Amino acid sequence: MLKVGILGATGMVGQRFVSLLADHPDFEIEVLTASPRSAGKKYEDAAKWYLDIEMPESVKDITVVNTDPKEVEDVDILFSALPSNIAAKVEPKFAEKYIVASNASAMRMEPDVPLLIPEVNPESLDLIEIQQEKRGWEGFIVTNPNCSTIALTLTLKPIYDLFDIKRVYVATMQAVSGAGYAGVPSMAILDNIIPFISGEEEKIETETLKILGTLKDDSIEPAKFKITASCHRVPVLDGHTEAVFIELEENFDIEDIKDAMAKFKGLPQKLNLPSAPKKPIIVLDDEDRPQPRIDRDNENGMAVTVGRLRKDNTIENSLKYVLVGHNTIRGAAGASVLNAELIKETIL
Ligand SMILES: NC(=O)C1=CN([C@@H]2O[C@H](COP(=O)(O)OP(=O)(O)OC[C@H]3O[C@@H](n4cnc5c(N)ncnc54)[C@H](OP(=O)(O)O)[C@@H]3O)[C@@H](O)[C@H]2O)C=CC1
Ligand SMILES: N[C@@H](CC(=O)OP(=O)(O)O)C(=O)O
Repeated sequence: MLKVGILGATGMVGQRFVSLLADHPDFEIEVLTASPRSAGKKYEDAAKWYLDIEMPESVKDITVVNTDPKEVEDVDILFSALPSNIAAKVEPKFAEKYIVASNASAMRMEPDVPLLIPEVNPESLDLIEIQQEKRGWEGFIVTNPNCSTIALTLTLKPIYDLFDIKRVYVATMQAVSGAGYAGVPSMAILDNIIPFISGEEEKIETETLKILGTLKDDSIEPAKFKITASCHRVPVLDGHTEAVFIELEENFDIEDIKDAMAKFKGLPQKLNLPSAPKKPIIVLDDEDRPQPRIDRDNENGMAVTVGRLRKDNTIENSLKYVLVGHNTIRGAAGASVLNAELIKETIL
């Protein structure tokens, strides 16, 4: 068993980490950190529990500490669910000594930091040695992508393996949990759609190309296709939906793409990692699926569900589909846990 801590354990993503790690076969929760508002309290008193599954008994009596390397010791891996501005300051300090598996956006686009989806770009872990050498750290930081980016890129990978992509257009319909508990007021979102999520479009447009890029010397050369995103907040609790439009460089058979998506597997499936979904991409034929309420929990929230996959006969060499991914599991805490499982299996 490896000893782990959760940074920002009282927040929405922190609670997902707690629930995924409490009964994990390889990881044991030792440390929970939060802001000075929560430090010194028992976890059950510090965290206003948001999830619809019970708070695990094993964490209730753990005393929350400040998110400060001086207050953390004797752990192997730290999972970070900190706000990005705090993560930018403290994650590098923790990485001097510890492995940090971060869900925050602060370090994702640093050239020497892996932006990892284990099924898509496990080779990005080669950056760790470069990172440690350059920064003089004993530990290191590995990040998972933005929630919308993870779901999109998982579905692009089997297509990109077969064909040259020319352009991707994506319109997202994102759940309110992505903005945190107090992120969107109920008066703003009920009976409504908000057509703006700060920074989200830029993250999708840059992170996707880094993930599908190529490791050259000591950094990643981004993939070369064009990608443009439009992001929208919708009154759904969990589960981001995305309408994806892809133009390829050549003609294709839609059945080949469907087959490649449905059969897609990566290293986590080969290694049988504890959180790996058996099928990372589930392809449905029903004309009215996927739907967030029905499909977000597929494979314990770790699979992306694709439907309405069809050729787009209005534009040459084009296809379109709709996907649903669980934003706080596959898109956040579950993604970091899978990253750490891969690190344990291949590096430690
Ligand atoms: N990839 C993805 O899809 C998603 C990513 N995220 C990202 O995950 C991170 C966490 O989001 P979320 O859980 O919604 O945020 P919350 O606001 O719910 O939680 C933030 C956590 O950080 C702690 N914290 C806040 N301020 C400080 C501080 N000054 N010093 C130390 N700790 C602090 C809070 O502690 P306290 O309770 O004491 O205030 C809490 O534990 C963010 O970076 C967010 O962008 C979020 C959702 C989805
Ligand atoms: N912006 C995402 C959640 C999020 O916090 O993303 P990121 O991890 O890239 O900051 C959403 O609103 O649904």
